[in-house]
Amino acid sequence: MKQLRSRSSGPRPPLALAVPALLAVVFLMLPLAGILARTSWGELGAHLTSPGTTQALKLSLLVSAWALGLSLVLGVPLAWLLARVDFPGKAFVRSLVLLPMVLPPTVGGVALLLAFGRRGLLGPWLEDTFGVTLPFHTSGAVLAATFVAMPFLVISLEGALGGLHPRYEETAASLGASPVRVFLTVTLPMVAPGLAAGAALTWARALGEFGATITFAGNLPGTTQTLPLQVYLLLQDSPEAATSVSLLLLAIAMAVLVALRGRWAGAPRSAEASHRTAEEPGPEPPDDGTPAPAAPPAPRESWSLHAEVTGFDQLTLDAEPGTTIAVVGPNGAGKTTLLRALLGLTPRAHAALRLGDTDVSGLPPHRRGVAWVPQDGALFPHLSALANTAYGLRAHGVPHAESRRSALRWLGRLGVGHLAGRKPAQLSGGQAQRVALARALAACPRLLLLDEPLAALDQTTRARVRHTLRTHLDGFGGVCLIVTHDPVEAVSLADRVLVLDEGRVLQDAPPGEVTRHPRSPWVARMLGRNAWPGTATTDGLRLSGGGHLVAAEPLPAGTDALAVIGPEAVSVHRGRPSGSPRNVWPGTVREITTSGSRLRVLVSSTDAPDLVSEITPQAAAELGLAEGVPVWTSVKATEATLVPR
Ligand SMILES: Nc1ncnc2c1ncn2[C@@H]1O[C@H](COP(=O)(O)OP(=O)(O)OP(=O)(O)O)[C@@H](O)[C@H]1O
Repeated sequence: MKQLRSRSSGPRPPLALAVPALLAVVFLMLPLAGILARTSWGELGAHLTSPGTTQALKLSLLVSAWALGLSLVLGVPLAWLLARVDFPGKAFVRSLVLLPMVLPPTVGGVALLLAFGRRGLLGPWLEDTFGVTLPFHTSGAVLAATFVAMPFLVISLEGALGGLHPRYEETAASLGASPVRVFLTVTLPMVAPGLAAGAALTWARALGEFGATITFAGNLPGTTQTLPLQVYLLLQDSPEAATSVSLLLLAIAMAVLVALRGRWAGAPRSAEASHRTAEEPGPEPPDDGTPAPAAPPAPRESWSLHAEVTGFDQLTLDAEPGTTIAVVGPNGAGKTTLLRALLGLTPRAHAALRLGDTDVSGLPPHRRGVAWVPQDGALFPHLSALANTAYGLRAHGVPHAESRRSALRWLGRLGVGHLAGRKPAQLSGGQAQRVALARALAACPRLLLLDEPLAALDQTTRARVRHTLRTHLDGFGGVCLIVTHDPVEAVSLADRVLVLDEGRVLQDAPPGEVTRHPRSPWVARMLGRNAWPGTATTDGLRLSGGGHLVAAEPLPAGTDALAVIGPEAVSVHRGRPSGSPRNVWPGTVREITTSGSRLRVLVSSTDAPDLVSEITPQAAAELGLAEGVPVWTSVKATEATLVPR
């Protein structure tokens, strides 16, 4: 009721639009009303069960079923090609697919005659080689129906494939599935609603086909006379019977459209999974990081990494087995491009890649042994957590039962064994991440790529999953690359932090080193530190934005450098401090935010760049700090570290 009220109380449509729209509805309704009004209901049964009509109905069902079958066999691969592959002449092929939809069907029939008729391009050859004569034969009616109906399948499926994010297919490939297996086990099930809609429309169109059939295949009772052709004949001899058969066709078409609207029209099911929230619908085990007691140890093999990347990203990366590298950098730095290059999935960068002793550079993605966990996990929504986890093993030829046992063990290790039977849509963000990780690890990769694995999770879940991740990465024998924007993630998970900017390596060092000596203002700020660029002087730094900083350990004068100041080293005062600090600036509090149990106070000044100070809430209260309050900031010379750039 509430919804009804709110709908009716919406803005009134302007008359200039409402009137023609109403006329359009009436225009579409009237012919249908005509059929309903003129149907002789008393004779309907007799008309529809007359021998001619039942024969035509059987033929129609046969022809439309064959047309649907042919459309599926030819149209599904064509739709996939149009949606997934860039090839020259694609626009032309797409127009070709659409052509039968806009071409007058009789013209289509003429065209078919000129191609497959007795004197057509292929007709004589078909007749000589296979003894097949298509015109005036049921197979001709099938051909005509396929010609006009297949576009509905191709267009509908191409649309569904376009709405399916390629990361599902790419993830399946990274788990070792060949392109055909990916198509059959991931692509097709995920676009099933679009495929079903396309198939239903195709079938309905084939059932109603008239013009091309009569032109190409003729109107032979029992051979090519389908229901629409029979309506045409009946119209001359028995208009009432024609109306009854028309009603039958109308009812079938309407039934298909009503069914489509309710069940199949709309986005592919993937959307469901990608909009998963961090809510916890099911119980969580108390300690996610604890391996299940019964789980046998993971197979321990080890693979080092050597990669030389060229293209947008230009870097060389070497890592010992078991190393976890956090890949950080500003937006557009090339982090995702690096991962995709290692997977062999982008033309924007190429990776010469050696994993252990094997050079995998020339191998397709599914044979590289590089597993990828995209940001949202990209669990296949039509498979249970268990089947998702077993996916890579099955792709590697492990028998069904064994792969499920192994998958169950991995889910147990990741603390989500009790959720094995659930579909991804029934998992929380944290649970899904763990299943995605279990799936990647179960495939025994030699290189593991995690793309912002914790980004979609709330703070509490994030801490728990980070702990789980740390535990399981410790047992992983390959190299793991984690793209992250989160400094805590970078510092707590990684053995090394790789800082990228514009596709180049800005810094590649252990987390402690990057924290102490960040090489760019971006990294320093990401790690929560103040970073001021400038040029070294004999006693400190001439700041790029104006002002001067005194540092206890200056660099050679003229060096392009970065001053790094921890926020805890910045003191805030209400009056000008008189003690030892060499660096003192007046300023105004611009923003106060919380950071754990402390407060971060952002102070802007005309004499120095913005400065963040971290103080206790008690100190802030004693100083009476609030936004807009004038203050003084000070930094000891010993607390300012100068880092060459
Ligand atoms: N398909 C593409 N075609 C053209 N340019 C692209 C394409 N994908 C990415 N780029 C560009 O390549 C550069 C690196 O992109 P990439 O996605 O690797 O950055 P990123 O570090 O992962 O960024 P973010 O943190 O925003 O995800 C950017 O300049 C981006 O605009």
